[in-house]
Amino acid sequence: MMKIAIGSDHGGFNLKERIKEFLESQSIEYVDYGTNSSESVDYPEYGKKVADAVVSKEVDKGIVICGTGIGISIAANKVKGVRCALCNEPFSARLSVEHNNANVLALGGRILGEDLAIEIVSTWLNSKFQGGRHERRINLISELENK
Ligand SMILES: O=C(CO)[C@H](O)[C@H](O)COP(=O)(O)O
Repeated sequence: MMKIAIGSDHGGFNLKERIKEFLESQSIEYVDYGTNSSESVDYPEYGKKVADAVVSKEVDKGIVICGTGIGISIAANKVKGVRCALCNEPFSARLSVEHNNANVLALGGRILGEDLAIEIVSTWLNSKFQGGRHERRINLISELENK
C-alpha cells in the first residue's frame, strides 16, 4: 500500500487540507509534515521534511505545496535523491513520472483551483515510470548529485 508524505507553507495550507481529504477518500495513507495553519512560515523547512521522508523511504512519494510551488520545489530538489516536479496541469504530472520518475510532486496553492489540483494529484499517483532510455537519463541526474 502506498504511503505519501505531504507538506506545505501557509500559501499551500488550504490546498494541502483538500488533498488530504482526497487521499482519505482513496484510502491512501499519508503523513502530514505541516504546516498546520495559514500563519506565515518558511517553505524550505516543509520542503526538506517531505524530501527527507521520501529519501529515507519512510514514505513512497511526497507532495509539497507553497503559493506558487516554485520555492518549495527548489528546496525539495536540494535533497539528494529527490526528483521534485512542479506540475500545474495533468499532462506534466503524467510525464514527470513516466519520463522523470519524479518522487515528489510540487503544486501552487495560489495558482490551482481545487478540482484541477486533485486531477493532477490523481494523474501523478496513477502514472508509472517507463524506464528504458529514461532510466539512463535519471542515472545521469544522480551522477550530477555526486559531483
Ligand atoms: O510561493 C511561495 C514560494 O515560492 C511562497 O508561498 C510565497 O513566497 C509566500 O509569500 P508570502 O510570505 O508573501 O505569503
